[in-house]
Amino acid sequence: MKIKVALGQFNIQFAQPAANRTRVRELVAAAADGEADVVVLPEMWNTGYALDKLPALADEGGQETLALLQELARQYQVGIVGGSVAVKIGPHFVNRTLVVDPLGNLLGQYDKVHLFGLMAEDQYLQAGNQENYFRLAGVPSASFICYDLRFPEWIRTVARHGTDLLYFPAEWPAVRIPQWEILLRARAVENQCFVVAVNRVGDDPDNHFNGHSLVIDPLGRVIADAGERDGVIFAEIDLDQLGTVRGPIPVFADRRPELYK
Ligand SMILES: O=C(O)CCC(=O)C(=O)O
Repeated sequence: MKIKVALGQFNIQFAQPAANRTRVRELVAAAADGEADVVVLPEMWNTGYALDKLPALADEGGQETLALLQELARQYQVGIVGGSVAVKIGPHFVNRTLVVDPLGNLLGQYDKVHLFGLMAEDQYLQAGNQENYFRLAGVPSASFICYDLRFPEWIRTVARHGTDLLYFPAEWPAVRIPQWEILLRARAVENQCFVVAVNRVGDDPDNHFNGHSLVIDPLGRVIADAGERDGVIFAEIDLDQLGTVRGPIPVFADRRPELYK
């Protein structure tokens, strides 16, 4: 089985949710034009890292984002891994992913589990504590957010349920992009999964972002690299490759969890 993914890498406008929603509409339309099965967006795409402005800007309950993603999914008949957005829940804020299928059903929701102190998330956001496992375009999948990538034990905890595809929306600054690629390739190899990771381009007041959204196969090979482009790039994922990778080296069956403390 093959699926086509569209990576919506773009320059998130700082503290301008309306402008970013308009851009997301364009990206999903472009993804549908290219006949993608799934479109993936970057992290915190509604507000960027305008964390001190979240009381005014965050999406109350995630309702506006969910309505937009559902509308676009139905209009274009495409699944959407909705990157993540800043969401207000009562007195708190979370960095939340919403996943919808082409009928607009909400398949999954994920609040970033590992908060990134270097970008002050720990001062403004509440961490999630639940995994996001879902089946989209017929593929058992899971999603994480950005800094979660540095915690292989968390990724494994989710992947051992039987995932074929791992999604990583991110705002990963250019200065650490060499580590981004290494970590993503490692997560693909060790979990014998495809990886789709979507970063942003452009600048915010504190960081420069140079994209390099990636699609990686279960052998750790880069299938697609968005470079520094602002827009949608496409990649085809051939899920039949999983059998040939997992058959000879059954890492999940060979685990010794009784030793892992
Ligand atoms: O781990 C990193 O180097 C980047 C993480 C990050 O930018 C984030 O989680 O928002």
